[in-house]
Amino acid sequence: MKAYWFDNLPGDQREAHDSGREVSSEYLNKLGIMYFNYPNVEDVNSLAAKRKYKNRDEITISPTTMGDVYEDKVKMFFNEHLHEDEEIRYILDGGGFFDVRSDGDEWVRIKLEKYDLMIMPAGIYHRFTTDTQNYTKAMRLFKEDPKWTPLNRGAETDNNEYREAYLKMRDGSAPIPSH
Ligand SMILES: CSCCC(=O)/C(O)=C/O
Ligand SMILES: [Fe+2]
Repeated sequence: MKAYWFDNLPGDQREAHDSGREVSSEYLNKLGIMYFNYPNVEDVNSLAAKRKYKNRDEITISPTTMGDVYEDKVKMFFNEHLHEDEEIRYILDGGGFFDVRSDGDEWVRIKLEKYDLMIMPAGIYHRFTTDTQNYTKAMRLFKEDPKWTPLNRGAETDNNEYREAYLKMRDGSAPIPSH
């Protein structure tokens, strides 16, 4: 894992876009993001059990597995969105970038590689892209039924209760609710 400020320069989203300014794990923690490196899947199983995650699936994002829809999927994941659930992703192979919004609404780019596991809080604005390998194999963990519900950023999400709870958590006035 490596985290840095996105350079905001034009160009393919799959390029590194590394401004050269690193972002610390402490700052990621303040945004509510947790990160682990787990070469042993037993550690993932323990984390899932501890957090009461009952379900999981695997997704392989690549032209080989997705064919003609690959480019559309890559664009879709790159739309800025939030989820009403915590998002836990464990990289099984390949890699990719999650971009998350900072307190000042700037993009922080988080580069994930094999065995990286990241937990993002409900309500944080973010987006995802494969990197120039065009290959991400990831495990997605779910508390209940496997479902992926992105809410694209807009007037509605700004008033979303999970967004508001996230912002309260950021200013220290409340914990994030869970389903
Ligand atoms: C690497 S898993 C696919 C992307 C995804 O699930 C997500 O929520 C992106 O924001
Ligand atoms: Fe997401």
